[in-house]
Amino acid sequence: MTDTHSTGPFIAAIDQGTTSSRCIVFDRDGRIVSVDQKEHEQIFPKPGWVEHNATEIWENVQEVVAGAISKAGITAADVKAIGITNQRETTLLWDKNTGEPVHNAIVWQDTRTDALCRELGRNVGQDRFRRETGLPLASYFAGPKIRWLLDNVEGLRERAEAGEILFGTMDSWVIWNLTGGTNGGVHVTDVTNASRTLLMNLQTLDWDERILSSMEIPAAVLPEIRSSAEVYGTTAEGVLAGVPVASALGDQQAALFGQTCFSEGEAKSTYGTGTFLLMNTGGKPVNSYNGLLTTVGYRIGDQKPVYALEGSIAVTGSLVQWMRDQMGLINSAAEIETLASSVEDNGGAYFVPAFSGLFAPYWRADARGVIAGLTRYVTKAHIARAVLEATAWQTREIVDAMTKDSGVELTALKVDGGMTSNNLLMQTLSDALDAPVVRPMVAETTCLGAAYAAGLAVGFWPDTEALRANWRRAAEWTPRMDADVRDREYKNWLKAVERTMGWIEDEE
Ligand SMILES: Nc1ncnc2c1ncn2[C@@H]1O[C@H](COP(=O)(O)OP(=O)(O)O)[C@@H](O)[C@H]1O
Ligand SMILES: O=P(O)(O)OC[C@H](O)CO
Repeated sequence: MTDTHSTGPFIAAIDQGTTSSRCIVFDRDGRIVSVDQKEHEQIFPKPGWVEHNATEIWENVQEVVAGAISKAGITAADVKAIGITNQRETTLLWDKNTGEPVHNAIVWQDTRTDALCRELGRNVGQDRFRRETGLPLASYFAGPKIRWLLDNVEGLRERAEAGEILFGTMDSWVIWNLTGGTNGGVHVTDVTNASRTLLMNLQTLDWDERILSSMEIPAAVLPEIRSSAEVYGTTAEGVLAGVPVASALGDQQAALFGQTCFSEGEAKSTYGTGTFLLMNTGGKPVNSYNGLLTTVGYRIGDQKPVYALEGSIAVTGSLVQWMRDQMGLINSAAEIETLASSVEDNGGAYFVPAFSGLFAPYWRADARGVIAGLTRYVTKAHIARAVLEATAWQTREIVDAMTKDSGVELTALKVDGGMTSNNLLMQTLSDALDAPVVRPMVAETTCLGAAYAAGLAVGFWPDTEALRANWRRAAEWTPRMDADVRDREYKNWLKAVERTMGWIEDEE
């Protein structure tokens, strides 16, 4: 049902995420009018491999769009634009003539290209393309995944070189299908998604020919790189036929936008499957010397791009899922708070969830998870506490790196994502950071950011200042921990992190 105060017109946003696709309809005040969501299958063909069926995802996207529009009780005529946001780096190649994927999408968490990345960095190191792209050579990014597909799907390289194959992250896949697919679909991506491929030059905002040639990726497969807020095309069919498709942003950049972090030094952290802390660094890319990523924050139409520093943590909410699904220590994600609250502290245990290596600030593919400090005293409640603390200390490490790289001291952290409903975690986070943690009224900041960008593109909102007025605080946590306890705990955490390194030998 439409919110009784919302009379329209509206903006719709599609969030094609790692575990689900959702569509949210927003009104002019940035309030949620309706939501529809559907999960898709997680495919694990081998340890470390993670895939998605892109056809299933496109079907789900169409379903949730229809669902959200129907729940809002509106029609295409009420929707001024549609915005897209997506799980980043997840890589798909499909046949331009049939619209069929040539392989499952390879998901951002997939580590099959670890050896390839080592090979590409051999003699030069993992920072081989950092100056151009802002990224270390890691299996996380799209470029090595494209190369793996071209090398491993029979006949694919020849078809790609002949111009029959298209590459896209999920934004490109959704936009191409929305705008007609084999019947004139537009093959585009936005600068934020392109900045996660290891193939885009951060200065020119175009594909880097030298890197393409080093990675042996034919330019013919690549989409055109466009801004994050402009009309790419028109929805070809379905309930939103005729509605302009007017934004695309990687989900973490969309959350930065939805949290209205429009000024240099403003930062947000999103707590979902993984955690991603982004700080707006203004009109110039800031090089990281402390293990962060330099990335594009957003670009509105033909305005100058805004850059960001990012700290990416691979495992946070997924550790809570692991406690539930693999360990059976809790029945629901929310139960971790009850269990952890039943004890005063971690009982001396520290849990470093380096399940697929460590992302920022270490970028160590050879690390694996450890629980350090175990004694007979430790109970499952202490472990639950260590699980929550892992998210807090990992964030602290990112914030420290960010302060060193940017020179900006964090005064408060805006948070969002599924894990922020955990009060104990939010308090622990504030304690670990020694800074306030604030959560906005609209927790769906990812979709909101995509809606904002689409709305700006079609003049639904006049400018970013108008969007700032929509941001309202829902909750705030302030530090309560003594400084000496914080220092001791952080030191123990760092000691536990050291013990994860070097577990995987090169030949494995
Ligand atoms: N109360 C909670 N305490 C801790 N973790 C939680 C809680 N509720 C949800 N989560 C975790 O948050 C994640 C879901 O958040 P969400 O923002 O929907 O993630 P994503 O967008 O990555 O799918 C899951 O990994 C889940 O384990
Ligand atoms: O879909 P999410 O929320 O897990 O986000 C995934 C990130 O974009 C990966 O870089």
